[in-house]
Amino acid sequence: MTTQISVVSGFLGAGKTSFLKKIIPNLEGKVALIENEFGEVGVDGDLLPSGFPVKEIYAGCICCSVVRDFEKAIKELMLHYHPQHILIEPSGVGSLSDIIKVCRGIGQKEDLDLQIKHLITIVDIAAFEDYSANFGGFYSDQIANAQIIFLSYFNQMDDQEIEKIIVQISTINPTAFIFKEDWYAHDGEELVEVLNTANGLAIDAKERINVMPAAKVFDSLSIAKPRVFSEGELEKVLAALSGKENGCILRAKGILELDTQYSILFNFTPHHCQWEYLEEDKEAKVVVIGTDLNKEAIADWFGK
Ligand SMILES: Nc1nc2c(ncn2[C@@H]2O[C@H](COP(=O)(O)OP(=O)(O)OP(=O)(O)O)[C@@H](O)[C@H]2O)c(=O)[nH]1
Repeated sequence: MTTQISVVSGFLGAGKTSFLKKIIPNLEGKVALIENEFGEVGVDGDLLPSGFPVKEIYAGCICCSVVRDFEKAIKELMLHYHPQHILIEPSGVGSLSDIIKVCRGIGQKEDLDLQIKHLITIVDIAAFEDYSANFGGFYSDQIANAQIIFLSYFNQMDDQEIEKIIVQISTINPTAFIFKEDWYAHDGEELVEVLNTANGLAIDAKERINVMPAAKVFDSLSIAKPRVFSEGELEKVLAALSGKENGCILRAKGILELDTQYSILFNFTPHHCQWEYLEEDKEAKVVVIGTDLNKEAIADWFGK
């Protein structure tokens, strides 16, 4: 049996995990997932449905600094679990062109029966102008190498703005299928149907556009045991994340315990910030990614 590899890429906070949570229960056959976090702790793994193997790879990108761990994870899953699908969520600053090359390379090197099925990129359209101007290489690489592109925060933009961004995305990648609807409002079964209609699109790893390794541009810090927050303190710390005095925070996410004893999940990017109660208690932890971070000051916001 050939194992089908699907990669769900996208810049920091674009909606990769949300997309996976929708499609995974609707895939036929055995599924395994490889989760890659640029930071030293993983939050996404705790939020995914259970019942299938998840390999979490931290502290770097599977396309470069932790490529060996990535190869080992694919090999172990294929040899010991024999999944029909391996889904891969690269870190938000990973290079899709390099991931395609690594997947092909491991198939040949280890003589594994694998095939790339879907290369998906999720684009937060509310952040498109900002990220293409400031992180063009990383951003364009993910768009240029996708077969299928889904647009996040679709319902927050007007039709004209959406059309303008679609034109720009098509300039970067003229052959990708762009799903011009609010995928976030669709259920998983419908999204899997969309993926199936896009079967057979060309896979063509372009040369990596950005030459800088992510570790030279982006910084991260992880807080393993953050303090307990009141709701007011939580609102304050989330507001502080968008300030620029301690560097540029591009992504922060975490699980925190409130003084009401409930666990919450927060998600921050410079364009969106929200928090929600979790149905069950989870281990509190925080990860922050950005550029020129004053790690001590940021750790103090969350520390004891
Ligand atoms: N309203 C709305 N929220 C979205 C959309 N896409 C993502 N989100 C929210 O954005 C936040 C981040 O989404 P994730 O799925 O964690 O993003 P990610 O790409 O996995 O994030 P990283 O792995 O940290 O880079 C979550 O709170 C999502 O619910 C969208 O299209 N509409």
